Amino acid sequence: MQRTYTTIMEHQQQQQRNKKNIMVMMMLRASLLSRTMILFFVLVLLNVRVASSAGASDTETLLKFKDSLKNTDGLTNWKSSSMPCKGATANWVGIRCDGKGRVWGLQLEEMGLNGDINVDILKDLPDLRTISFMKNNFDGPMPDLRKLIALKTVYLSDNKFSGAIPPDWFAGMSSLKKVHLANNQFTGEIPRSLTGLDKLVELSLEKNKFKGKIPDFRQPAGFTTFNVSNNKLEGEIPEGLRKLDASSFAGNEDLCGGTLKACPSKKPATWSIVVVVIIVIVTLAAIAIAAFFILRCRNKASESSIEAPPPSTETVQNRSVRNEPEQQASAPGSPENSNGREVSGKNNKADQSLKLSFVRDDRERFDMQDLLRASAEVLGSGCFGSSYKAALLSGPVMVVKRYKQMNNVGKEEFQEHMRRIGRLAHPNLLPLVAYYYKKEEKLLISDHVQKGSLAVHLHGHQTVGQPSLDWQTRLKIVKGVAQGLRYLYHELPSLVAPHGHLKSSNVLLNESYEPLLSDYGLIPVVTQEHAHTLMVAYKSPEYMQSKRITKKTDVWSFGVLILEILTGKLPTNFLQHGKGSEEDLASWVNSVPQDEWFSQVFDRDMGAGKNSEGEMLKLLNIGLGCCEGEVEKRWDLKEVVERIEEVKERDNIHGDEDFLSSCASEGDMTKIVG
Ligand SMILES: Nc1ncnc2c1ncn2[C@@H]1O[C@H](COP(=O)(O)OP(=O)(O)OP(=O)(O)O)[C@@H](O)[C@H]1O
Repeated sequence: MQRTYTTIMEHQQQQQRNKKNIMVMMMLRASLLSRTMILFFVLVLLNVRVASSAGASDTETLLKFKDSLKNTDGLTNWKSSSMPCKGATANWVGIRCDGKGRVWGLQLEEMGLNGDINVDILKDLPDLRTISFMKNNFDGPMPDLRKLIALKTVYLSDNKFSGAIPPDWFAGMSSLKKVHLANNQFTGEIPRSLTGLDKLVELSLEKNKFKGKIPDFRQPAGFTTFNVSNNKLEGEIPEGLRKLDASSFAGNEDLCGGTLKACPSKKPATWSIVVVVIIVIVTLAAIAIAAFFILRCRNKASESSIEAPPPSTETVQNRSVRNEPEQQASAPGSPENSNGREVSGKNNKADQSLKLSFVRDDRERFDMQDLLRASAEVLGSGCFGSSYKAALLSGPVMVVKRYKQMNNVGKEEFQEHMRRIGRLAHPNLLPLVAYYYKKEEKLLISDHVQKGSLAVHLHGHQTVGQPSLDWQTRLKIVKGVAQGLRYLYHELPSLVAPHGHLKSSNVLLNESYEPLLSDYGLIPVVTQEHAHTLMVAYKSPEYMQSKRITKKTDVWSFGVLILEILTGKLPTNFLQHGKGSEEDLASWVNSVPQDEWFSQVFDRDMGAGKNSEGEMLKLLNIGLGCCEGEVEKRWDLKEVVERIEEVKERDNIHGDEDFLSSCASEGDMTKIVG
């Protein structure tokens, strides 16, 4: 019995244990299930996060891109409150989306857009494969799309892009299938890097100003579209394109071969060789005579702008005391004449039709008649033409500068560009006040700046016995130029070289020696054929070597300017000695052993003391850094400005230790004046 009871007890206990086990098992299963569910939800949440953060980054990138554009009224639904894509469907106008909700295409056509196609922003759209900005108002040079290496199609036709496209602008873009740049104002040669794109099947370059020969295209699959009609191309159609229809090449007078007219025979007859030799001899003689006269004129011009600077207030006053006549200039905009007043009398009627266009509202208006009535004085002749100082009878003293080579764009575009320049306002920029448009020449009118140009102060003032600029003033000038450039880069982002013509005669000094930049932002309007002989940007190493102008071209000019300011030497003197580009001022500095820089390189007239040596060295090294010949290694403007800001103005506390004055003799003061 006892045993049975025990067994029943044991049985009950066993049953209880079993129950417990079942419960534990159930609890374990439940916890496993809930953990799986939690894991599932976490994964779902993570997925949602990943997807939305991808969308958010495209949103931010596109909004940033929108900010870099102008006239964006058509993009009103680009807002931070929505995402550009919902799956494959686009929420925003002009966006193409792939199935994963990412942006793969921008199709912003016929929206009146202009401003900057900022490739650095677009490269943050990793899935971007196609861009179209057709039929807008974009101007300036062709953007550098190489940072969007995966692009398959590029449509930029029907805009106002201009300038030469550097030969390597498409290098490495091996996915490109379609390139449409028609109906713009591109100049220069068709970029050779296009020939290396094996997948290219559509190339549309018609209605531009491309010149030179057509490169040798040999795309393996051939072209479905190839159009270079209505350009200025010349020479024989290359072999790979000879079978294409004549319409692909129409409107290029000097093209021949293929389906066009046959090219002239290459073997000239003996008599024609004789004729050519005679023509060459006659032409060379004519060039030699012309060069002789040009050199003479140049010497005279440089004498007037540098060696004999415009008279200071003092010299003008002296003259009037002695009753000597001031130099009178022909009235701008009218035929050359030695007396401005005479002109105004003769052309009175005609002049009334000469209208000045004012680009700012805050300026007192005057007209051409007022300019003609003013007594004018020639300030000097530059690369573009002459500049005149005109003191208006009503008080203001203006400067009128004539530009002869400014026909890169038509009238409307020119006016638009002038208005754009007129909107700029910065303490280190000489404001444009008004302009006058005529097809053959343009006049740009600005205020006269009291102390004239930095060039005159650096290289000319000793001739009239005026003191030279001291170190503090030179540093202040460099800092002011840096600020002016920074502003230009910010306000004119679509210009590849926002200044483009930075040199010491285009830095003017006001009464407190604050620098004002002049002649800026003109690259888009200067006639391209002449730009390389006229503007500083086109003399940069990158232009000399590969016909490129980049955002760092102004940095190079700034470097030359800094070296000019610190050495007091004329960069063109190095050019005149036949050493090549202006970069040679930097080569010269580098050629002097560093322990001789203070005796050989720095301008002794700066009169700085030992206290400033470190800072002067810092600035000299910044100048040398800006003159780095290889664009990729050269600093960008932002970096240069930051470095310049770090250079401190130190007072000459220890006058006795003045390293410059202690070793400077009178003979050492002789300046290099070219
Ligand atoms: N607004 C101004 N106020 C005072 N001086 C000026 C003004 N504009 C020009 N100058 C000075 O007049 C002279 C002639 O200037 P201009 O701009 O015609 O030629 P440039 O600067 O020597 O060459 P470029 O034509 O290449 O710019 C220069 O010494 C220049 O600094």
